[in-house]
Amino acid sequence: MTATVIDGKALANQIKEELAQRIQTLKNKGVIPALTVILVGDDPASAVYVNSKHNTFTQLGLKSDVLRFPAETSQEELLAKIRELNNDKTLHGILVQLPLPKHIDTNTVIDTISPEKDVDGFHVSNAGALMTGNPRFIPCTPYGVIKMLESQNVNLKGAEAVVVGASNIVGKPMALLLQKEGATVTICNSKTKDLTSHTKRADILVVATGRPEMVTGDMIKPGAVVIDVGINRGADGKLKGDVEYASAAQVASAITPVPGGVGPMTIVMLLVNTIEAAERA
Ligand SMILES: Nc1nc2c(c(=O)[nH]1)N[C@@H](CN(C=O)c1ccc(C(=O)N[C@@H](CCC(=O)O)C(=O)O)cc1)CN2
Repeated sequence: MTATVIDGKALANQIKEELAQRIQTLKNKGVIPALTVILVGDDPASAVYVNSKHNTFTQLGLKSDVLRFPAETSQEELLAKIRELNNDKTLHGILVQLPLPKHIDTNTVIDTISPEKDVDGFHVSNAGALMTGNPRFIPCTPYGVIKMLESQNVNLKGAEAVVVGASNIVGKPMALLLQKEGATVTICNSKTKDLTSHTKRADILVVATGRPEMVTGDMIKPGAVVIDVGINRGADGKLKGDVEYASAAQVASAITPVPGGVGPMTIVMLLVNTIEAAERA
């Protein structure tokens, strides 16, 4: 079997084109969707993602600001800036790029962002709204994955979905979204015993562990749809997913590549959430 490659870059471009009308309608009303991203420290990968967000927003004529803080910035300083941005009526979205330096408590920072401007969908009240089935903002990566599955007409009703990784930003919201669509969902974590016994059952397998190529073809059910959320840069500078692509592509019916899979969808869904925030404001 040769798997269909789910092209996240192409789908992201298609969604961008579809957003053009909504952006124009807002502009006609004098509203320019505006996002501020806060970047703390000098993690090179985070710098790449923040630049990519900024370029995507500005290319579409949206307002984007990046506030860069040194790694030693205090938590209180950061919270004060967020409170100031919460009160800025011209601003629709606030995003704090993760991970944050260790001396800063991520949950405290995220929960200081106004839930109405939390376009990442990470605020505890937005996480709760997703859990109770009435989401305000859906976290961008899992939202993008659902759009990729839709683009392939994958039937989620009654399907066995396995999510490997239980983070607040991907694994947990991913599981909720799959469950909402009628899938039977298993979440695996680093303590899961006999991981293969779970992954082998999956009609839809989502891997978000941050461990390069940990899922191999022999762990995958023939015909499964495989979504690789991992982005790991090797010593050779090349990007690798959490799935070993070559062996997985021989077993799966469809698979996302790295790069060019879930990553570009994360950015375009941020665009969707920010436009939605501007429409509601
Ligand atoms: N506040 C947030 N922090 C983080 C999030 C998030 O959604 N909100 N997700 C990730 C990083 N991330 C966005 O922030 C992100 C990661 C990767 C990509 C992407 O397009 N990747 C490209 C490859 C880029 C490269 O060369 O490195 C691809 O996969 O094709 C976009 C966004 C953690 N932090």
